[in-house]
Amino acid sequence: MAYAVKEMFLTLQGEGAQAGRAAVFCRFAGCNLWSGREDDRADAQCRFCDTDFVGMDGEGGGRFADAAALAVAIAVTWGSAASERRFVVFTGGEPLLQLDAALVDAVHAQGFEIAVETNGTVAAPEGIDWICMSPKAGTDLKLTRGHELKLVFPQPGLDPEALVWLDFTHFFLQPMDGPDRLRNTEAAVAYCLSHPRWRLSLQTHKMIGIP
Ligand SMILES: C[S@@+](CC[C@H](N)C(=O)[O-])C[C@H]1O[C@@H](n2cnc3c(N)ncnc32)[C@H](O)[C@@H]1O
Ligand SMILES: Nc1nc2[nH]cc(C(=O)O)c2c(=O)[nH]1
Ligand code: SF4
Ligand SMILES: [Mg+2]
Repeated sequence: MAYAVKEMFLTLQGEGAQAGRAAVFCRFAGCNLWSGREDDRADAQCRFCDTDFVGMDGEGGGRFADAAALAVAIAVTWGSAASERRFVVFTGGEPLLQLDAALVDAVHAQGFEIAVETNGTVAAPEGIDWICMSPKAGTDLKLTRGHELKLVFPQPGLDPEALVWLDFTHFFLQPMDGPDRLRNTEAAVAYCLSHPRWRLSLQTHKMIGIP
């Protein structure tokens, strides 16, 4: 199968339990909860997205003919300086629309640990090493287990307590970025103080100006 990639770059994971860790970010094009067009945002199932995932025109983006070709490009993006702790984060858009068993195997064969950032509405192939699910209000979850659940907060219609039955190791609240980011951050702090199962996830890459 071919893969449509918006962009690919080496950076530090900015969010959640793996924050601060070097990773290749492979951002797939396309999402099932929003077209990515601003004209459609108000009617989309997910309306607060902070990401451009349309097309294949970003740094390191393009169409990759098969899993081996994309896995090699990920290894080249990681570079030769460090062979240890190779780590790739598949994101998007919605990565589980494209990430399949063939790509999981090809990227493992290049020596990478694999993480995914998903909205949870699409089933995952076997073998992903780290699943970060970020549920969206009003959607049906296909994933009920993983490593971290990272809820963008607050989301009208999605109470964090409705999610704590899910089988995840870590539970994070990430303040919704946008015009109300400061107020949302205060609300997330207050929620974590009164509900200690939940930890605060900040988008640290935005603070320090890295991708
Ligand atoms: C752009 S999404 C791509 C992966 C997947 N579609 C998802 O939603 O999890 C990557 C992460 O950014 C989060 N995110 C998107 N827009 C955000 C915003 N305005 N503020 C804070 N986090 C946001 C998502 O919830 C998700 O955890
Ligand atoms: N540095 C950095 N960390 C991230 N963690 C999740 C991201 C995403 O857009 O999926 C992201 C991102 O875009 N950049
Ligand atoms: S599900 Fe993820 S990629 Fe899709 S619109 Fe929402 S935040 Fe953006
Ligand atoms: Mg991002």
